[in-house]
Amino acid sequence: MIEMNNVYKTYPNGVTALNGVSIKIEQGEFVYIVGPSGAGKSTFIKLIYREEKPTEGSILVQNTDLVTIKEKNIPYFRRNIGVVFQDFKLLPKMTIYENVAFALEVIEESPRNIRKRVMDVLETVGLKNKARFTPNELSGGEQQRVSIARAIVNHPKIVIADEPTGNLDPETSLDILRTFESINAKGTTVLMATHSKALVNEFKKRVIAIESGIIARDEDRGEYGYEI
Ligand SMILES: Nc1ncnc2c1ncn2[C@@H]1O[C@H](COP(=O)(O)OP(=O)(O)OP(=O)(O)O)[C@@H](O)[C@H]1O
Repeated sequence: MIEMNNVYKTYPNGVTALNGVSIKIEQGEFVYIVGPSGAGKSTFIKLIYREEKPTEGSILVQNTDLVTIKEKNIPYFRRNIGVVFQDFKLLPKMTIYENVAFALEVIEESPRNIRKRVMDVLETVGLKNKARFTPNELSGGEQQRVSIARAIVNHPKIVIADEPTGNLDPETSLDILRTFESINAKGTTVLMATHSKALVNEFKKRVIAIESGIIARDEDRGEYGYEI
C-alpha cells in the first residue's frame, strides 16, 4: 500500500512542487497520474521510490516509513519497486540480457537463478529472441519492453512508470499499456504518469489528477480531462 498524508515538497531552489497531498493506493490498483506539465507528477512519483524526500508530511510505502528510513536501508526498500522511464535508461554497451540481468546481479542472485529469471522475464515481454542484441538494434517499443523487463525481474510489488509511452507511436503505446495491464493482472500495483489522453480514455482506470501541486481529481475509471 502507498499512503501519503499532507505531503509538501519544496526543492532547494524554493519551488514548491507538491502542496499538501494526501492519497491512499491499495495493493493491486492500476492508477494513472495526469495533469499539466510542471504540475508535480514526477515529484509525486519520485517521493514514492524515495528518490526525493518530502519537506513535510508522511509517506508509507509497503509499510516502510519514507520519512524516517535510514539511507542504508533505501536499496532494500527499492527492491519492492520497479521503475520505468520515458527514455528507457538502458545501458548502451550491454546486451538486452545483460541490461536485465544487471538488476539481479547487484542483489547477488546465483548465476543459475539469474539466467532463469532473465529469460523468463524476456519471454513475458516477448523479447526472448533478442536477448543478445544491444539496445540500439531494437525499436523504441522494444527498448521500452526491455526496461519494463528490467523493472519487473525482481518481482516488485509496485511498478512506477513516468511517461513510459512519451517517445512511442500510438500503436506501440498500446502494446506497452497491455504489458502493464498483464503485470497488474498478477497483483502488482501499477502507477503510470502520462500525457496520453487516448490511453487514459480508452483503458479506464483510477485517475489521479495533479494540478499546481495538489490533487485536483481522484476518480475510479476516470477521464484524462485535459485538452492536448
Ligand atoms: N530537482 C528539482 N529542482 C528544482 N525544481 C524542480 C526539480 N524537479 C522539479 N522541479 C520543479 O517542480 C515543479 C513540478 O515538477 P515535476 O517534474 O514534478 O512536474 P510534472 O508534472 O512531472 O511535469 P511534466 O509533465 O512536464 O513532466 C516544476 O515547477 C519543476 O520546475
